[in-house]
Amino acid sequence: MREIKVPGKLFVAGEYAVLEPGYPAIVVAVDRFITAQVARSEQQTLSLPQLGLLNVACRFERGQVILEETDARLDFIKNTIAVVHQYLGERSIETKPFSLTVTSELDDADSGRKYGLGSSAAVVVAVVSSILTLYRDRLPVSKTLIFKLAAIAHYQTQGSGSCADVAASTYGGWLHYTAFKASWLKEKLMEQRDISQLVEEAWPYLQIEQLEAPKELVLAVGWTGSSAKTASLIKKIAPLKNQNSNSYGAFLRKSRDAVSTMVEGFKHNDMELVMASLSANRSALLALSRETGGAIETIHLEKLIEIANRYGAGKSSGAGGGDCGIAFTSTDKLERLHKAWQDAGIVPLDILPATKYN
Ligand SMILES: Nc1ncnc2c1ncn2[C@@H]1O[C@H](COP(=O)(O)OP(=O)(O)O)[C@@H](O)[C@H]1O
Ligand SMILES: C[C@@](O)(CCOP(=O)(O)OP(=O)(O)O)CC(=O)O
Repeated sequence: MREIKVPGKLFVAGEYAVLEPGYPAIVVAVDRFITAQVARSEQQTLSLPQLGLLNVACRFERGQVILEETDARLDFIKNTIAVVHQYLGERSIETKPFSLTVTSELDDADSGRKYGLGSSAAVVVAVVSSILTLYRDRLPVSKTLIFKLAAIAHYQTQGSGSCADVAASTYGGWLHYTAFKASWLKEKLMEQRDISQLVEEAWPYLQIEQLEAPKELVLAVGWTGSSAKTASLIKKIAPLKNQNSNSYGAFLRKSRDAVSTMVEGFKHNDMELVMASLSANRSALLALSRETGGAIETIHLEKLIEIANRYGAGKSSGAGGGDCGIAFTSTDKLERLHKAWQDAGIVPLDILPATKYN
């Protein structure tokens, strides 16, 4: 039996803008993990015990993965297995039957509610990585291969998304990420080209750079206690984008500038620049949020940020609308920040960047 642990993620900067080709984001992997256990087994089964799905029989028919359960929560895993097996088939590698168990520490342990730490992306990366371990003797496995197979499976299943979360779960640490052109991947997949060829190609715009955070930088994470639906938030933003409004263009530019400044701050260990850029990105997102009646920065997130700004700088993380907000602060201020969040009904989460794991 082999066990693979894959970290969840938090968006640090560049949300929404990263959905446009060429616009960067910063994401960080966090020390909450999805675990995949894979073993060779003649009885091919999938188990997601926390979701009440145990020993779901899995078989392959003419390149299709057939599961005995039709639960939608299995879709990401089913499509991921299909992508990896298609890739192996194209490489003339005979596939082996296996059983797979997936567990998660990305949601609230008591209520099971989601924090928004990128479950689906981490699950997809864990499934790709764990299946590929079965072929270690025949196949060199790079992070790029894992990322591209996982991105194909994730994008195909969700039909949208920047895959910044997939990158964070694959590479770990802090990442400066620019997404591939989604319409390009969509076309390639519709042409039904070889996946093995697709992963060898350069993907337009895709850039993944690992960053090192300033040593004194402390990332604090607060949970609003409510969950958000990313897809419906993206739909609320879509009209602004489709009208090609000046405000949307201004948002994109401000977001890009804030991310570039943050990258500079990271590279020069400049805390002031890093703090200022987080606030600049918050302002850009706040303006976008106001145009949609506060869809991104909810009242809870606003409170979280106002408090964070007293001890450093804060912003929403990811799509907003609930889930988590983040703060950049320093060790001496962390306890006071947590206390102030708690007093205001924000749950401080004990989460650290995941730079080293496995
Ligand atoms: N405890 C779990 N065990 C196995 N898979 C899980 C678990 N929690 C979530 N998943 C996977 O992640 C998907 C949900 O992801 P989603 O709610 O979209 O989170 P996110 O928006 O953070 O990616 C589920 O459909 C399932 O495939
Ligand atoms: C809007 C976005 O840029 C960020 C959404 O980030 P979230 O972290 O909120 O997403 P989930 O993992 O689905 O909860 C969309 C994207 O980049 O895919």
